[in-house]
Formats: sequence, structure tokens, C-alpha cells
Amino acid sequence: MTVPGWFSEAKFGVFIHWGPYSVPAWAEPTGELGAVDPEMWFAHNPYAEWYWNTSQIEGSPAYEHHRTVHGGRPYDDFLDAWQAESFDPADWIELFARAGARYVVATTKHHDGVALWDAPGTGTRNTVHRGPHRDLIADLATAVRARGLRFGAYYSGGLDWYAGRRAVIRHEDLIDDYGRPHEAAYAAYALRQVRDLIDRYRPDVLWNDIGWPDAGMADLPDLFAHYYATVPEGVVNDRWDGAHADYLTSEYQANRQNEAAAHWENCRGIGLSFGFNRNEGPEHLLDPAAAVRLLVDVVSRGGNLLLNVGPKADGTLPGEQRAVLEGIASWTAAHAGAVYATRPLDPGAAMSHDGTPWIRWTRDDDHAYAFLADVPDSARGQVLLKTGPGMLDPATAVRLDGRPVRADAVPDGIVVTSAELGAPLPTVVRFALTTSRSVD
Ligand SMILES: C[C@@H]1N[C@H](CNC(=O)c2cc3ccccc3[nH]2)[C@@H](O)[C@H](O)[C@@H]1O
Repeated sequence: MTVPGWFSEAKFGVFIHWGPYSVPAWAEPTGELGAVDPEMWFAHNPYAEWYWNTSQIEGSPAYEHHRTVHGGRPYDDFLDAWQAESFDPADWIELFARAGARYVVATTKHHDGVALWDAPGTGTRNTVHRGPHRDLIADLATAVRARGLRFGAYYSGGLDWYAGRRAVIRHEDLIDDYGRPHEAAYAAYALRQVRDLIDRYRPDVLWNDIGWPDAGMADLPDLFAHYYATVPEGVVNDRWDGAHADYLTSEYQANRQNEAAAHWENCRGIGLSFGFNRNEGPEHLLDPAAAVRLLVDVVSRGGNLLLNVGPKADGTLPGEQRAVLEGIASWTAAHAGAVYATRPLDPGAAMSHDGTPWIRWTRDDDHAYAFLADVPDSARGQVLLKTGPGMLDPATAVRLDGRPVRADAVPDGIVVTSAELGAPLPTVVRFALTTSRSVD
């Protein structure tokens, strides 16, 4: 499993889930994938992009909502109601870039089968001919690349409730693998669309979801060969039913075991959903400090964070999601050097800590970076960093935000003394790695 340097150095990407589901923008903020009882998941799905499915499960709150608020109207009415009248891709991408994102992955076709480009086989059921009346993928790819970021394409190969089997998924145990379409006609349909995405937009990341139809598995070696020939620095994720993976993925708290891989990426929403969910309040969203600590934790373990935004149907980003990205941007402005072009510090050399204080580490060739947060008042601004003996030179300690810091060697590490280490936003202290010790 290898990836081009740009991907492993990128550390942070922004995911975009935008579609007809952004019109109702309605789900129950039940909980995080991996932490919700599977018995509950489908009828109380917190993923607002699953509205088509959830709203067809009799008795579910979404079913009632769709009946009472939307009169049980056909789902495709939402495609026509989706106007994107305020969509300004350059504004989105400027915010993502300021937040430190190095790549952007956008849904080109989600499980509802609605394409955000003039996809082959879709007739007029796409955003070029209906709703926004725009090639949203071209708009986004152009804006992303104009800002110097990489552009990735999300494609739901494993589920397509329109072109594939339409089984409403009520419960995992009752449906053979989600009611996924596996037949040859759908496989040819999906293959043609992914090849079209490659040829039109040359996505830097080919981000497939759910899996790939059984009848199409034999097509994949040629598809990947075509992809890499077209995009030599392209990267393919792991959701192709085992056919291939340049890196592994986890999602919220699901499949965290994949984070032991050499190259991996955790994806999640800023809240509990990928599509915008009007029912989410501050209590359901990461705040800026939590988002920064998630990014630091992922990077300290060698991964990338793909953090999702769910735009509104009008093309604006929800204010509370903008605020989180602004918060990440202001922290990243002073601390980028400790995040990008770094790698994990040998776990044996330093003790990260999930408790109080919160401690994480990264390193580059010459320095180690200690990320400190939640230092209790009782510690009077002191933190013991249990580093390997002689690993760091305490005399070289510098706080990246310029505030004063003192570091003293003690028998089992280094004691750092500095003000305001108790904040939720991490403080970063840089140390020179002594040449006397190889730490990995
Ligand atoms: C990004 C997210 N993916 C969901 C489907 N998830 C999976 O198919 C999946 C999760 C996962 C985690 C680790 C390894 C494989 C995985 N597949 C979709 O159902 C959601 O709507 C959203 O698009």
C-alpha cells in the first residue's frame, strides 16, 4: 500500500455531501456511526443524505416528517426544488484553504443516484438538466484547483436506489447486504460513470463508497489502470469490496482498526450527518477545539482527516459549520508547521495521553512537537512530558504561538512550565531532537 507524497503530507481534507437530500435536510441526530445500536440505525438514521431511505420506513420519525411536512411527495421533487441560487464555489474553497485543507472530496453521485454532473446514463436526472442547472463537479473542481488544492470524487458505487435495486433498507439483518445492486446492467452503468468522471475531471482521489457490484468486479483492474494512466498521482480508497486500496478508511467510530494501516483516513461530519441536517444543534457538532484536537490526534497517528461539510440547498454553508472551519483556520495559522510535512513521533519515545492533560506528538526531521491541552489548574501550568532519555533538548523549547515557555530535564522526561495550558485548543511546544538519539 503506497500513496504519493502529496496525500500523506496533506493531513487534512474537506468532504462535501450535497444533493437533493439537502432540501429536506432532515434526520434525527441519533448518534455517531459505530456508537448507535445497529437495531436503531436505519429507522433513526442520523445521516440526512439517507432521507430517501429513512423516510420510507413506516413509523419512523422521518416517515412521519415526510408525510406531514412534504405530503409524501416523490423524492425527485427535491431535485427540482434544489436551486443552489447562492452557490459561490470560490467562497467555499477559500474557507477550506484557510482552514488548512489540502484536498477536497465532493459527492458526484450519492446513494440516491442523482449525478452532480451530466453523467452518462442519467438522461436529465442530474444537476445539469434539473434543479441547479449546473455542472457542480466542474464548478467545484475548477475552484479547488484554482486555489492550489487537490480535487477528489466521491462515487456511491455500491448503492444506487434509482438505477440499482430499490429495496428500502430497514435493518441490516433483513436485507442481503443492504439490498445492493449487483447485476451486470448496473455494473456497466456505474463503470461508464466512473470512467466519465476520470476522463472529464481527472480526480486526484477516487473515493468509492459502500462497495462495487459483483458483476463489475472484473472491470476494476482495467478501471484502475486507466485511472493511474490518466492521473499518475491519483489515490484510490478502500471501499471497492477488496479489489484494491492505496489507503484504508474509517468513518466516525466505525472500522477504527483500519487506522493501524500505513496510510489511512478518518472521515466524519462536523456533526452527526454528512448531508446538512436542520435538526442538528451545537450539542451535536464538534466545536473548533474538538475539531482541532481530532485533526491533531489523527495526524499524530499517521492519518489524514477528511472532515465533511453539508451545504444548504441554496449553496451557502451552514453558519455553525463555517464557524468550526474558521476556528480551525485561526489555530492552524500559528501551528501549521507542527501538522503538515510531519510524521508520528515513535510512540515509544514519548507518551501521548488521552486523559488530562491531553498530549499528542508529531515530528519532522529536526524537531518534535508536543501538543498540550486541558492541563488542570492544580498543575499550576506544569506538564511532565515522559520522553525517552536525552531525546529532546529542553533548552530549545519554543511555543509556536510565541508565548513564553520553560522546559527542564527531569529523570523521566521534561517538565514544561507555561501559562494557559489548560485551554481546550492545543498549545504546541517545539523541541530540537538531539542527534544523540534516533527516535524512529
Ligand atoms: C461517507 C459516508 N459513507 C457511508 C457508507 N459507509 C460505508 O459504506 C463504509 C463505512 C466504512 C468504514 C470503514 C471501512 C469501510 C466502510 N464502508 C454513506 O452511507 C454515508 O451516506 C456517507 O456517504
